[in-house]
Amino acid sequence: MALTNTRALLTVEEYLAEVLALIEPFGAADVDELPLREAAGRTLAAPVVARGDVPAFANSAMDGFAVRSADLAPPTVLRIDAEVLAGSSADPAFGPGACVRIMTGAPLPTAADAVVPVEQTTLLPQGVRIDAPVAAGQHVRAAGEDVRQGAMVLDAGVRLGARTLSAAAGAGHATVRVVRRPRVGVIATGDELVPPGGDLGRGQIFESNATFLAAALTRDGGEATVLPAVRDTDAALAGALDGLAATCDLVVVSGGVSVGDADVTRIVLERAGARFRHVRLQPGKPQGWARWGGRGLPVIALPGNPLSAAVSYETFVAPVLDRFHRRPTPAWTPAVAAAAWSSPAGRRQLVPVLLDVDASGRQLVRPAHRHGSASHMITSLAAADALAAVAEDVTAVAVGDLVAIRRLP
Ligand SMILES: Nc1nc2c(c(=O)[nH]1)N[C@H]1C(S)=C(S)[C@@H](COP(=O)(O)OP(=O)(O)OC[C@H]3O[C@@H](n4cnc5c(N)ncnc54)[C@H](O)[C@@H]3O)O[C@H]1N2
Ligand code: MOO
Repeated sequence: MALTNTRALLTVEEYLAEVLALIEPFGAADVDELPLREAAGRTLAAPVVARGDVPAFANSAMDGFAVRSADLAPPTVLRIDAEVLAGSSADPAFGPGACVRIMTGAPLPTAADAVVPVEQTTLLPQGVRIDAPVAAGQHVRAAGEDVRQGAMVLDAGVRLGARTLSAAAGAGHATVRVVRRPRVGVIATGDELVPPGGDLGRGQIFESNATFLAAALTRDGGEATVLPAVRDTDAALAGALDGLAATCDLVVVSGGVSVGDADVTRIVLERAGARFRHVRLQPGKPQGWARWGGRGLPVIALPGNPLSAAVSYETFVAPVLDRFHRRPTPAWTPAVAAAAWSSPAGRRQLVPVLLDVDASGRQLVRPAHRHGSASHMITSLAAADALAAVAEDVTAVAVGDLVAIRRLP
């Protein structure tokens, strides 16, 4: 077969629009109801609303004494009529000249309207002396002051983690309704690939893209099925795709997308009507997508170079996972270059960078590896905190220039 070098040149946004159009967001049937402890990393399919007021009842913010503020003009000595601990359902009545000993989190007696911390009192044989002025409502946590019954605590599309799951628990829920995980097949292609842990012969390389893709897909709420790396033959790749077609929502292939004679991914998928593109992105220029088989299984093909595959995943596949889950893709934020580096003309460069903060709180970035965004580097991303984007028309980043960054999860 002759080398081909004509393919459409697209911007990052144009190509992203093409791959996003490959899938439909999941609907009402694609929902799992999970116990909170199994839901970390998943995306909410429906809003979580408070089952009741939070806090459910007015309670004390301090260990001390529940009082009626109107009765008090320090120094005042009050009789201690009762004690209420956290968890108590008691509501002791008390009148003028009396108070109730109370602990943090205990329900405020109906007769009280303020709490005096124990540090602002002195215990005497006949009761407790209030040593500081008392304002109505002080140290009282009002019912519903965090959130009212029926109010939304978490919106659909939220990615669940420690903060959000504890809010769901606090709002009275044992389970949450989450979007099911898209089933994603992973196929690495290449005759030169050796499973990690094996021994390399001349010309061979350890397979690492499938490990990246499986972990990133899991991180992003996918359920990865990783096939053993396939050899560079039409039959091997076609057979692998056929094997995944019945069960997967998406397949991600790495390698063989460029313009070489042996780029089997391109050759096999083109027969299935694939679109192979050059994207104004570095690393990650050659890209392709297709629909495979009778069910039209979406396939996204990434370049094989490890940094290219990883950057391509973050740029094109992670947003597809976000679309399945109906959740927003994280935004880019500004940062200031703390080092100078070069960038290719006409391509948006995505550089693995280290983050730092200067004395005035500005976010600083510098490349994580001396080879910057060179596509064969497997350690640069491992060391990085974020990706920095350098605009297509910029060829040199100078110290002090603004770049856009997105933190790596
Ligand atoms: N004549 C041209 N050659 C190339 C072009 C071009 O425009 N014209 N583009 C270059 C760019 S940019 C990239 S990126 C690569 C993409 O190539 P492929 O997607 O076809 O990838 P391979 O050739 O299969 O592999 C590239 C490189 O990555 C290693 N690799 C592949 N798979 C894995 C894996 N699973 N784990 C670890 N490493 C992997 C492979 O051994 C190669 O070294 O094309 C350029 N060429
Ligand atoms: O575009 Mo390639 O992905 O630079 O190595």
